[in-house]
Amino acid sequence: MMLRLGRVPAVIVSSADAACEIMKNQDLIFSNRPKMIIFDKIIYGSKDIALAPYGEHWRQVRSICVLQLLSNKRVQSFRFIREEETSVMVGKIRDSCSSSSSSIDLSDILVSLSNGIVSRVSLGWKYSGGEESRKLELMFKELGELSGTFNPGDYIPWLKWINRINGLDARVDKLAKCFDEFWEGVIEEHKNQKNRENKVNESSNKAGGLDLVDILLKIQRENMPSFDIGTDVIKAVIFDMFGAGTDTTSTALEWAIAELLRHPRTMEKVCNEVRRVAGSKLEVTEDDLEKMPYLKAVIKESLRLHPPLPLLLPRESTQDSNVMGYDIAVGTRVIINAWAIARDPMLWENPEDFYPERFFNTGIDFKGLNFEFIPFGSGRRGCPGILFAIAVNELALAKLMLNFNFALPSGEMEKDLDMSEAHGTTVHKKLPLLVIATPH
Ligand code: HEM
Repeated sequence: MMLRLGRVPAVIVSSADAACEIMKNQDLIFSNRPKMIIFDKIIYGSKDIALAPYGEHWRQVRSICVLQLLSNKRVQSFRFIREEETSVMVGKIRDSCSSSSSSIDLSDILVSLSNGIVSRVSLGWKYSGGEESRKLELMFKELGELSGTFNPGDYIPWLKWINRINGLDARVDKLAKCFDEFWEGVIEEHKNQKNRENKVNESSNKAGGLDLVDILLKIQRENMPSFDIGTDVIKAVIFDMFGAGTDTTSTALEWAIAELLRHPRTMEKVCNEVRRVAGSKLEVTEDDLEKMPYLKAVIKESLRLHPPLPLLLPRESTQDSNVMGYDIAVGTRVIINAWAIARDPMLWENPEDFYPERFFNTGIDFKGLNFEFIPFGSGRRGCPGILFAIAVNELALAKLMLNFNFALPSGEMEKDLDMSEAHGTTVHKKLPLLVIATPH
């Protein structure tokens, strides 16, 4: 579908074939990102990875993050952090079960889990549970709300003034300042080794090696001629790890558990699989996950119905092109509707049903090669955090299924569970997921 959003020509892509044309066959032409005023102010003029224009800066920062944080080898090396943090999550739920028989807010617990893991690997210690972590969570919450606000200046530049009148500019400036102070504090702590050692010992014990901030500071000190890494770049890249990595991961888990609550037979099947594999050990580790095909299919099926970024991230064409017979002018904004593609009845049988078994014997995966299923996007700008996110989600789901029986708060029927979606770039449940957890 072709549209004009103010002065910006736009194309909405809702078919797998067109997505393949854009993200594979003509990927280079469509690898730019449009400038978005709100994010641009908060992420230092888009000096991060996710919103950086296509080019040398983007290539450099993306490859540093992939190499140091998101490659298969690095993701494996963080295994002990995932195991510790998922155990903390289980402990937290057990404590709330024993202290009260009322429901718990599982959404909140999942946010803490993903924040805890991302902060330990990026910053070397955990921002979780304390005042600092609360502050960071609130800043990202405000950003989520702002990102769901229509900003006329993105589409009609001369209307930018409206944001001064309606208060949007003031909100964005205030938030940008809060984020900047926060990241400044993180960098200062890293420079001050003594402070840092205390903090690492307090809350992260074994994570004493170099974290992402250390690595970025080291690259800055080495002053590589090919890459000028200013402090703004360091802040923008850390921002991305939280902005792109935490909400998406916890949202994916939140939807998976909500679907399981609505489908008790599926919940029973996945619990049986996990408990059978755990056997007398009464524990699961990452080595066990390979023996859990049903759990993996549940995660896929949930990502199919509820991709956390249903419209991926917008792209922009850098030259005139033709896609499936349609002329697309340079500077066109391209929005890929991964949500609609994953529910296309021409591609999926009974697409609205939650049916994990559909992934058995198909080979369809989310790695960006099957364009009917692209929750992580595809091509050059595809998500570099797939391995990281899936490792967290599989282990967390397995531990939840092993340790608890979950039910809806009293009186609520499965079919009544509210599955409405909140506004924002990352689409989580509108209402928090409240559950009764009984230790198994
Ligand atoms: C379930 C969890 C996640 C989902 C569903 C998800 C989804 C996505 C999507 C759809 C994109 C845009 C892809 C495109 O334009 O083709 C993206 C980009 C990105 N993601 Fe993820 N993501 C997840 C987790 C993570 C994690 C854990 C990290 C890092 C810690 C991460 C880092 C990034 C970055 C840096 C980009 C920008 C890539 C670029 O523009 O070059 N993501 N993600």
